[in-house]
Amino acid sequence: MSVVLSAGDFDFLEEAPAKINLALHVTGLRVDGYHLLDMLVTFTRHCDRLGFRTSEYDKFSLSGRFSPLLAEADAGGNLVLQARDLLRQEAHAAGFEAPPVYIHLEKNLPVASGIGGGSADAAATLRGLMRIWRLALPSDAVMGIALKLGADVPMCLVSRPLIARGIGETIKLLPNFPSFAMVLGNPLVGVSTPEVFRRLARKDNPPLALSSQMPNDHAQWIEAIKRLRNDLEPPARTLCNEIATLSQLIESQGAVAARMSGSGATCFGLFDHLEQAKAAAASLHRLRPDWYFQATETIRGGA
Ligand SMILES: C[C@](O)(CO)[C@H](O)COP(=O)(O)OP(=O)(O)OC[C@H]1O[C@@H](n2ccc(N)nc2=O)[C@H](O)[C@@H]1O
Ligand SMILES: Nc1ncnc2c1ncn2[C@@H]1O[C@H](COP(=O)(O)OP(=O)(O)OP(=O)(O)O)[C@@H](O)[C@H]1O
Repeated sequence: MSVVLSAGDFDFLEEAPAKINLALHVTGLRVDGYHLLDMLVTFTRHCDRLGFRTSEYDKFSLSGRFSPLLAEADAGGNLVLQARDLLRQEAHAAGFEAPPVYIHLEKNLPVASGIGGGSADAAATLRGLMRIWRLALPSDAVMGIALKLGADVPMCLVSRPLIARGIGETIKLLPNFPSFAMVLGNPLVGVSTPEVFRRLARKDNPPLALSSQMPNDHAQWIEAIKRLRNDLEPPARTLCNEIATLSQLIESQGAVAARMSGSGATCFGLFDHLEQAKAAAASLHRLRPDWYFQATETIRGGA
């Protein structure tokens, strides 16, 4: 079913912003095989959107550019429904009702692309259902539910600039973090997150070197970001040749910095102004009409 998401049709709307790993340092390995990370993360205004409405029975529908990729897959595997089912289970255990609900997902973010679209949808589902079900769960309980759904879901629950450590569960907000004009690019080739981690040459790289002298304005943050890394970029490039070309193309449009996000293949470029990012996205689209390019701004830090 194709539904256009409009506010009047739903009780609540939630945005699911893309997660951008401005830097990702792999600093160690946990005993369970998960890698310890040090990440500088922000979120974009360009987002998936979700609508929530009370209903006689549970219902789910999809629209948006990338919805066909998910509609083909088993709907029960969708992170939105996994989040709904897990939250309902926890709500019942805490003595709350969690009645049937209709959820619509407008899927605007590319899938399996390193910008945590599925995690953002799961987090937005938790936020939306807590509103519609009027759930008053302690915030650490909600964070625990989020972490069960995926390493990126706690960060996406916050959706504000932050530093994350551990596997993403230790979060420090950056209230003064600036907004950046940004171009997102993706060659529309999915990259397997576990395979990228498997191909890492070293798992004990230096952490983010930020805490001693935290940058305090836009220009200082750009300089700091340029000095940081994404340790997953070299192994991802061995899996997906297009990442190197994509990164060069974004840089050639005048980006002040360009890097891969997460486990790839999405790369971002930072620009001084939104108009420059929009012009860059338009010319990148002319160069590679078969790839995905999107100009956007990132969300400013807030208390
Ligand atoms: C790379 C990041 O995108 C950075 O934000 C995330 O850490 C990945 O988060 P995610 O996609 O939610 O990943 P998960 O679904 O939790 O993990 C997928 C797989 O990636 C590997 N994995 C993931 C995260 C991590 N810190 N170490 C890992 O080794 C594991 O093999 C895991 O089974
Ligand atoms: N709502 C959803 N949106 C996107 N992917 C979903 C969703 N539900 C389930 N998935 C599945 O989850 C997997 C990861 O999707 P996602 O888009 O979150 O990856 P990602 O951007 O690489 O995430 P990360 O940056 O956390 O590694 C895909 O293989 C996809 O089939």
